[in-house]
Amino acid sequence: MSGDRRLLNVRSEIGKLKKVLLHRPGKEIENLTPSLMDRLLFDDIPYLEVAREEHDAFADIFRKNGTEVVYLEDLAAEALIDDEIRNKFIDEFIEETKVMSDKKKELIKEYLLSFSSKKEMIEKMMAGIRKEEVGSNIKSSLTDIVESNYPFITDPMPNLYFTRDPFATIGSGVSLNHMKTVTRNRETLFSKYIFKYHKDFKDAIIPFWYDRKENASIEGGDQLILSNKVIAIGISERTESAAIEKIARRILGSDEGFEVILAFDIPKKRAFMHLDTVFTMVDYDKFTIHPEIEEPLTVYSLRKGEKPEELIIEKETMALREVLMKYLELDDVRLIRCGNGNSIDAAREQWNDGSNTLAIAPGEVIVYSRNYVTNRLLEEHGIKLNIMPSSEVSRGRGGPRCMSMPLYREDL
Ligand SMILES: NC(=[NH2+])NCCC[C@H](N)C(=O)O
Repeated sequence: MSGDRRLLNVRSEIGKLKKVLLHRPGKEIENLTPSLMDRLLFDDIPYLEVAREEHDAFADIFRKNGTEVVYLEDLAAEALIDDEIRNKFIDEFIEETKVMSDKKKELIKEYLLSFSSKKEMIEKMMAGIRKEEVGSNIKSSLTDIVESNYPFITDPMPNLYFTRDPFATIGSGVSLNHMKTVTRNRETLFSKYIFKYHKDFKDAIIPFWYDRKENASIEGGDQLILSNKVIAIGISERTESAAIEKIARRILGSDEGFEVILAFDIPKKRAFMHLDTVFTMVDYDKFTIHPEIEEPLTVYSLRKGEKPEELIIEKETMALREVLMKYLELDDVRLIRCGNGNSIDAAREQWNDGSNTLAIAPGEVIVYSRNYVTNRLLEEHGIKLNIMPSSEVSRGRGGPRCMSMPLYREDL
């Protein structure tokens, strides 16, 4: 597929989904403990066996609808095409853990190289390495002795099943994100190797809109492609305006055809973590929203100026509905309120990602079963629902959009 510019193609939130990237929850979930939850961004510990069943049901919905499903763990293993790349990958992985002592680094490397299957090695990296797995008696540095109660040599990465966030497909390019937290930034290493070395991508011309080593943070849950001209990005708990400015210069300066980037200033709090936790697109003119963002919002529009690299930035305070009508050039827009306007139902279903739907075609979405009030309302608005079980996967605070990264959508 050398030089194929259409290898990746996402120019909307709703175009028929042809290929999607998922990660099946793994042992990393079983390495969560109450004292780690806060730092690792979880509110509870999902029951892995059931979480996997729910996730498999999610994957089946895609397959039944003609969407090819690929898994992060498979692509990452396939990207390690030879010993040199595998070595490099392991070194970089270890470099990004907190391990200080050279002796320990050597032992971790030896341990990882002992896996004969690359996929098992990748899964171990994702799951985290418990102390007893590698030279538990090593006390070669002061930190080892001081931190001797800490149970892990390398931390688990329980958020990996939220494939939405570490990178985002935008047009035919990739925003390899710099995540706000250390724990999630480690996840982006897998994507880096996939796009650099996997046979499907390595010879393709893929524009990179952002890099994981840049200093301002931006996460995929904040990056929404409203149309082939308009991209919305949340200025949120996770995404900084400096990152939006950088990415805007690159995308608007390219030949991808995007004309405006709208930066939505949303509250910086956990329930609003990313723009897609309060707002997702379900059809050409229909959106699910958390009622709290209906009030006038501050929105910055970024357009390309005359000179190269120049940006024209305009600040507006407008109701969400008006913003959408104006920039998507629609006569009307329907905002479907999570919890149907009842403040208790809205807060509860919002917490369980009631507004985080994933469109697999215009007017057809995947939703969590537990958000039945919002789901009923979506149906009343003529939206076709694919309902997935959701008791365990929802405990990580992400819904169907967070758990998926589209690689290819048909153009509208
Ligand atoms: N796109 C999203 N809304 N992702 C949700 C990610 C949830 C995850 N626990 C985190 O805090 O990062």
